[in-house]
Amino acid sequence: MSDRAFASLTPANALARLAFSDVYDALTSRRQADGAQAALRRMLVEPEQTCDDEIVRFRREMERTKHDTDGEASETLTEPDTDTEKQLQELGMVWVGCYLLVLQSPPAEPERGWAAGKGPLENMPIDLLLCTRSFAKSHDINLRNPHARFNFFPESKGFYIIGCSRSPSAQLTVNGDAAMRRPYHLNQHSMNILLDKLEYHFQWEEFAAEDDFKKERGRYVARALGRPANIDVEMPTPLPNKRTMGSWTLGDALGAGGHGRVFFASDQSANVAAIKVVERTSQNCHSVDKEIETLREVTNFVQKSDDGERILRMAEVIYSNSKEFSSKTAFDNVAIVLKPMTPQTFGDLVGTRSKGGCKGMTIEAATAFRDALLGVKVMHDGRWLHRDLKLTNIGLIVNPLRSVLLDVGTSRHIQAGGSLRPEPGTVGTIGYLAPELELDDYDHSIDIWSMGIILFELTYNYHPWKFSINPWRDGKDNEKLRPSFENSYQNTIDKMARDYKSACASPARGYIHLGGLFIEMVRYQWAVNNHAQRPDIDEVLQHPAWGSLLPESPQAKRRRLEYGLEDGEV
Ligand SMILES: Nc1ncnc2c1ncn2[C@@H]1O[C@H](COP(=O)(O)OP(=O)(O)OP(=O)(O)O)[C@@H](O)[C@H]1O
Repeated sequence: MSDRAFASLTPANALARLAFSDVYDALTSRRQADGAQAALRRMLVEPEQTCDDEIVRFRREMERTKHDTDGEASETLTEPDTDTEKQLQELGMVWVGCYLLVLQSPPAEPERGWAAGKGPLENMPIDLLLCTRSFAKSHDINLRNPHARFNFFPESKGFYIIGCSRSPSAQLTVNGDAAMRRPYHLNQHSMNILLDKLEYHFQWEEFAAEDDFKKERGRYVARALGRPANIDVEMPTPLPNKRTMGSWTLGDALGAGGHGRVFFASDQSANVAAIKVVERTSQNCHSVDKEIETLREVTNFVQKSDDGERILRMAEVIYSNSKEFSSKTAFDNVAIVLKPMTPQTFGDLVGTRSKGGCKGMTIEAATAFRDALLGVKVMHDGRWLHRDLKLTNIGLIVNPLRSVLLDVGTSRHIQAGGSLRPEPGTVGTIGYLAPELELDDYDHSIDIWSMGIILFELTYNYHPWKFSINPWRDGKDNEKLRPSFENSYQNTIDKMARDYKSACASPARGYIHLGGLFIEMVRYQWAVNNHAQRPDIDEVLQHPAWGSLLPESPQAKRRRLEYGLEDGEV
């Protein structure tokens, strides 16, 4: 059973260890068929008793207090004679072990979770028996039956503990925080839990990092708690190396960019976020501050305009030193808390889930792509340019499907009909840069170009043209690449036109070819500086290539209903 345990609870202070040993003695002396035997099976105990020095000291202290209160002299116990010492050593012998949490051995009431507390009781099953009633009485421990419960959150499947007594004197703390009234998310590999005077180490076990655990947990949660309608994020198992920033505990890295690394993070209420950790030095503090300022402005804007939550928001900024950057400080780690955290990006969509080649892209990929375009529409309608759209900067939430524009810290706001001056090398990612971006004034149309490249990658699973430097930047080496770019560009357009034509003539079930749209999105004619002829975002969203994915216009719907046709019949 122990190798299937996903977590353990180990008595940490002398009183909890003594209580554990006492429970074990009490349970092993009962009849085999007793209901409390289930509690015994959740205890992993060493085969032989061990002498615990702290318990020797603890007992000695108890003896001393007893002698003091009985009015006897205590000096004899400060300098114990050998006989007393030997007796005390014997009193220090205890059963050593821990409690195990195993999904195959579910709690007596799965919908309520594993009960931990005082017992045993005939009518109240306690899954994790922490101390007997007589022990609690003799050591003045205010433990309830049950005192706390452990269970999974039905949506995120994170694991929590919650106090379950209404009594104000019942105490439960996790890592020093009170946890009596609200579920406390156990989001660190090892955490300290105090139930009145009894202290424990809660720890995630190796099995919890395995896929088998995640599958078992999924089945267990569905059976015990029902299937929630929406599951945005499944809580990952906490990592052994703990890193916290503010109230957040960091998990695995989600991605890395030129400016920092982005990590999964969760807090004690099981909220999740992506945290970008940036090293702020005297050299880069202006650009870091600018990114944070932009994130703040974009967040203010999207809070008013982005009902569909398709654009990343900044929830808070945590400075490890202080906001004011002192030149004396060598560096400062700044944590930018971003929401939502998206478990995947379009980078994960590319491949079997998107690629149909000449058939087009899968309907799933096209739906996600269209959703991302709706995010771009929100930005463009508010006169914001994203400026760094690429596969890894579009997050994906699968259930229900939603695309989220990430990395909005380099976005810029422009005036109506206005444009931005090029600043080569400061914004965007080579491969997604529109030809005008580093050469001439540019506007929203650069995002349409980047989305065109993404469209191509979702269809064919490779980039249409790859160069290590931007051919469309001033400079001899850059300019030398332009004929090669022109060549790849023309081949790509020809291929798209061919495939689009044949996909329209005989569409493949489950796929949609958006080649006609691509050709317009990446239109350019550098010679006459005519890049503005790309469609705007509304035209992109209404392009006929979308076919049945295009929302029905009110007129078309009226016409369809007049003729009594089914949804989708023309
Ligand atoms: N909210 C989020 N949820 C999930 N993943 C994220 C989130 N935010 C960022 N990421 C991942 O982390 C990567 C790097 O983040 P970000 O783009 O903000 O950093 P950057 O330093 O600006 O990167 P780049 O140099 O690529 O522009 C993203 O491309 C994305 O894959």
